[in-house]
Order: sequence, then C-alpha cells, then structure tokens
Amino acid sequence: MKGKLITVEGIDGSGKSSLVQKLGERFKEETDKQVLLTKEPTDSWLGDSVREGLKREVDPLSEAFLFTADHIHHVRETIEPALKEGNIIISDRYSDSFYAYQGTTLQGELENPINYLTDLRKDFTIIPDITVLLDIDPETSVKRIKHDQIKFENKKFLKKVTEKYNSIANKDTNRFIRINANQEIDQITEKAFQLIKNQLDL
Ligand SMILES: Nc1ncnc2c1ncn2[C@@H]1O[C@H](COP(=O)(O)OP(=O)(O)O)[C@@H](O)[C@H]1O
Ligand SMILES: Cc1cn([C@H]2C[C@H](O)[C@@H](COP(=O)(O)OP(=O)(O)O)O2)c(=O)[nH]c1=O
Repeated sequence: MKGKLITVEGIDGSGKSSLVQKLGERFKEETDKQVLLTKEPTDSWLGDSVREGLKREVDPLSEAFLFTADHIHHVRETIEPALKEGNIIISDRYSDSFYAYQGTTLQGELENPINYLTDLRKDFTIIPDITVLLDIDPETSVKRIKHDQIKFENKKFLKKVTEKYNSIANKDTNRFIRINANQEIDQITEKAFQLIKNQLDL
C-alpha cells in the first residue's frame, strides 16, 4: 500500500499553516487512512540550523545546502516511512519552496538557479503527488505576518519568489492546484479538499 504526498506552498503569510491544519482535520474526518502533518524547515536539529541561518547573514549557496540537508533528513526519516505505511502526508512547504526561494537568492550567482537546484535534489527527493499553491499578492500576505519579520519577509523579495512559483507551477500543471488565498480560510480548505480528493482518487 502506497500513501500520498500532498504539499502546500506559497509565500510567507499566504495561509499555508492554517490550511494544513484545516485540511488535516478534513482528511481525518473523511478517510480511514492515517494522516500525517509535517513541514519544512523541520522540527529536527537540522531544521533548527536552517532557522538559525534565517536570523543571520549567510551566503546563499551555503544556505541552500543547509535547506537541502534538512530536506534529505525529512525525506528519509519522515516522508519515505509514512508513504510505505500508506499514510496521507500533508507538508507545509517542501521542495518547491526551495526552488522558488533559493531560485531567487541565487539569481545572478548561478546561470540558471532553478535548473541547478532541481538537478541537485533529483536523486534523493520524492516528488509530491499533488501541490496546492496559495496565490496571494505580497502586499496582502506581508500585512498578515504578526511575528518579527525574518529576512525573506519583505514585499520586493516575495514578488520575485511569486514569479518563480508561477513559472514552476506553469511547467507542471498536472501536479499543481492553484487557489486564490484571498478568501475565507474555510472556503480555501473546502476547495483544496475537493480538488485533492478528486485528483488523487481518495
Ligand atoms: N484566508 C485567510 N484570510 C485571512 N487571514 C488568514 C487567512 N489564512 C491565514 N490567515 C492569517 O494570516 C496569518 C498567517 O497565516 P499562516 O497560516 O501562518 O501563513 P503561512 O504559514 O503561509 O505563513 C495568521 O495570522 C493567520 O491567522
Ligand atoms: C522549506 C524552505 C523554506 N524557505 C524559507 C521560507 C520562509 O521565509 C522561511 C521559513 O519558513 P516557514 O517557517 O515555513 O515560514 P512561514 O510560516 O512564514 O511561511 O524559510 C526557503 O527559503 N527554502 C526552503 O526550502
């Protein structure tokens, strides 16, 4: 029995964490499968190192490898075993965050950052069965953020990340579901839930 990997993506403040919680509740109500909620950066010490890096000035290539160490750990320790068990996994961020954010921080440093980053991970990542991309204007998403802002949480940067997300999603329309995040959370949840259920035949 093979499980399903669902990922939720979008810029900071787009509503990912809220959606993951609500989707988790919906799937628990409607299926007899185990539902596992997870996230990147992870809660492990590798995730702590990533969060430490987010508070510091660090060169973007080193930072990309920190994110990648955390991702490998996440795939091996959490994703692979849960898929083997037949679980439904919902991850709050995953590799598309990496391609969109590090694709932006490495712009100008590498010739084609997204190709480089995709190639870097191709031998050990597991591609999600479906990815929900929350569409929102950075002006709106930044206003929603209540904690002290970390380095990526500014409109100019998030505009560039949005362009990267759009270009990644446009190349993989079978995997991506795009939802307008400027609606009530319950509406977003219901739309995402129905689309995922239909597409994955759950
Ligand atoms: N659909 C929505 N409409 C209005 N506010 C929202 C919505 N979804 C989330 N929020 C609020 O916006 C803030 C950021 O949401 P969160 O789910 O943490 O986003 P992310 O995980 O993408 O950073 C939180 O205060 C949350 O309550
Ligand atoms: C997983 C991942 C996150 N990030 C960034 C996005 C966020 O700005 C930051 C922390 O992620 P997160 O805690 O999910 O932030 P938020 O809840 O505000 O969306 O790390 C990357 O740059 N690359 C990655 O591969």
